[in-house]
Amino acid sequence: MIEPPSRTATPQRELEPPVRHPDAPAPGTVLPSHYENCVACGPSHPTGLRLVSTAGPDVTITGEFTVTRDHQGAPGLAHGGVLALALDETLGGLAWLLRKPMVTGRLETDYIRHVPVGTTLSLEARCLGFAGRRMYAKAVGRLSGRVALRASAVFVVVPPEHFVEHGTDMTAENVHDYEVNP
Ligand SMILES: CCCCCCCCCCCCCCCC(=O)SCCNC(=O)CCNC(=O)[C@H](O)C(C)(C)COP(=O)(O)OP(=O)(O)OC[C@H]1O[C@@H](n2cnc3c(N)ncnc32)[C@H](O)[C@@H]1OP(=O)(O)O
Repeated sequence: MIEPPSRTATPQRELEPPVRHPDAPAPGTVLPSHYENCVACGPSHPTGLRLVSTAGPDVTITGEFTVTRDHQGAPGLAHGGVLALALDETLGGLAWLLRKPMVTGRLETDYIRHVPVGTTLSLEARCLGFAGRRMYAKAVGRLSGRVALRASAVFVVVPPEHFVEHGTDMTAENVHDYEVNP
């Protein structure tokens, strides 16, 4: 089946430039976990990545996570799906700067170098812009400065009610906490 071009993570037309929200956390601010049980950033998740993200300048995010034995695919090496998770979370962190709830629609990942247990991956995500509800972004993961991963993604802006309707524990009242008290 041929995919519609609108699904690829390569923009098919000129994008509206991203605008950093006036209430976005200042560059250098360490972002809180958006959900304590999140497998990527949650401090309460027993085997999660504990990924820590920081607001960057413009519409950029940096992130770090240390690969442990809980994240292996082959012995001593990070699982590719776990690495995609780290990229997804860092890209998703752009929502803090845009102040728009969004979900991953598409994540295209290039695995360039293996990522051993015990190493710390440095991640960087950058918003390219918008086409309607679609947000296009790119991310890179580095090990000691050397590029190990690259990703291109499309996130789709959703109403906060998306999380009430489809998830658990979110109510019409508390879902808006993100907007007033991130
Ligand atoms: C106030 C804020 C503070 C925020 C502070 C919190 C910070 C928080 C940090 C979180 C960090 C977590 C980062 C992990 C983020 C996940 O992992 S999210 C979980 C994984 N993703 C999902 O579960 C999404 C599942 N998919 C869906 O729910 C639905 O398909 C979607 C994506 C909402 C779209 O459905 P829909 O709303 O009915 O929209 P639809 O009309 O189909 O599409 C709208 C547009 O998007 C495009 N589109 C739809 N799907 C796709 C796709 N897969 N690929 C490309 N384009 C697509 C369509 O082509 C359409 O484009 P236009 O024709 O309008 O130009």
